[in-house]
Amino acid sequence: MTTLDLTKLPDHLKSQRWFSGKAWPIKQVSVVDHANLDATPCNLSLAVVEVVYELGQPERYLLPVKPSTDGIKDALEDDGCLRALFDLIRDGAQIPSASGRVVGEWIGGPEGLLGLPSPIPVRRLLVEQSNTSVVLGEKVIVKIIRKLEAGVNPEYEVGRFLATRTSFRATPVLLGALRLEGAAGATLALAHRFVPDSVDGWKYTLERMRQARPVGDRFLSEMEELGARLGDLHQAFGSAPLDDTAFAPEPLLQEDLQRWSASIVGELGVTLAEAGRLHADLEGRRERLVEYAKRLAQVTPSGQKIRIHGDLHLGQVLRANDQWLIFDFEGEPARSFTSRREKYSPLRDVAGMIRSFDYAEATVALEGGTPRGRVGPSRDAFLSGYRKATQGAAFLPSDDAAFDTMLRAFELEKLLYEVRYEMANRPDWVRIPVEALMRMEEGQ
Ligand SMILES: Nc1ncnc2c1ncn2[C@@H]1O[C@H](COP(=O)(O)OP(=O)(O)O)[C@@H](O)[C@H]1O
Ligand SMILES: O=P(O)(O)O[C@H]1O[C@H](CO)[C@@H](O[C@H]2O[C@H](CO)[C@@H](O)[C@H](O)[C@H]2O)[C@H](O)[C@H]1O
Repeated sequence: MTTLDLTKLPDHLKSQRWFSGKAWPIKQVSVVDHANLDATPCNLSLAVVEVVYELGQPERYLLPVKPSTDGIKDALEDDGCLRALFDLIRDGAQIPSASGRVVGEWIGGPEGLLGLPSPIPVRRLLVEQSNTSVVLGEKVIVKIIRKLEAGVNPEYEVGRFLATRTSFRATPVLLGALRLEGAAGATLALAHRFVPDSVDGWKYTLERMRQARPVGDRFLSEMEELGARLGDLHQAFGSAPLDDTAFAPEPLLQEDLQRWSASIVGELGVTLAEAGRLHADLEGRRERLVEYAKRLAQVTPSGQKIRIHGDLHLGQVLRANDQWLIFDFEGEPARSFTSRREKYSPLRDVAGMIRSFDYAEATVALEGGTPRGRVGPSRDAFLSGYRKATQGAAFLPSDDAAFDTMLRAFELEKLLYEVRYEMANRPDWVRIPVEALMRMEEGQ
């Protein structure tokens, strides 16, 4: 039995940055599964706790803990425990839990361990995140997932697919994972190759856009390269064999286009109802915006649905050694795993990245900088790189008009998501997607 003092759990959870239920009264917390790793130097226990709220859906969290005389001690504060957790992954360990088992999996081969000293130095990542990431020996980054979801974790599934079934390497390769099997099954941790001296694409682009001079050829060729890497990623997804049902491309059907179109029209209704109170002029544009969504249903279907990144923006790419790497394949956090694993039009990823260029320019303007018309050239360069890398690909629509109509509809979909995301998280930023919606209505 775990030694967790259940009476202390609600207060402990509420004091953790990664706990997303801080605002809601907790009715009950229980341990739904746990595994004790007594043999490890730190006496690590992995507990999965379920939080039932007075209102709303229950949530599950992973609590790596160690014995302590003064309450609950987070084991991830202890370097020895972090090393022990990594050992489970590296050794492919199998440890029984109360109602299943904890399974480590190493797919990085012996070369994935090259250069790791002993004991492995541990460095915690000082970034705002809803999980906990640590860098081991500057070679491996382990993300311990805090909020657990049942089902197949898309970041694990996609990382594994790319590493083992494709030659796509413009990504920090997945090295291994820790999973809990059984009734409370979930992915608990992921280990990727750490990319030293990298900067994320958002910071990188902002820095470029803050500079007073107009966009130069170098910047545009970097954007073209970014488009090409996304094209390569989609080619890798598109290469999945038929017997790999989770990844095999499927023909795009009229009913897919109709379903996506109807969903965007629905999202438009919900989003304008919420945002229209603050931005009254949006309401008058509804009909024109609905048109963009409806045109999607009228496209003659061609091309395929494939697995996609699903939440692509500049914060999901890294720049290192003059190369772009695409990472974080977990999809949009607000969607369920099932919906994130659906096959979709690859143009949804293209639209996500294009929206990010507008965000970067708008952010520079919010900081007091002068907008310098960089979105159009960046978008063109990115699209040109993408089109070259995907020339003749079976997953793309067969004609340019369909490509443009679909891309426009997915840009609208992303804009609506962004309006809702900003209202909930960064109200000062809502004007970025709202202003883009207004411009879209004006046909720009
Ligand atoms: N393989 C990697 N190499 C270098 N830095 C990384 C790597 N993976 C993630 N990071 C850094 O860690 C941050 C958080 O990683 P991420 O996977 O996005 O975590 P979360 O999903 O919890 O937000 C990223 O913004 C990036 O700066
Ligand atoms: O970081 P996540 O993958 O969880 O993505 C969420 O947060 C993003 C903000 O961090 C949000 O992205 C939006 O803002 C970005 C600038 O901060 C911009 O580059 C993106 O284009 C814009 O969509 C993302 O939508 C949300 O899912």
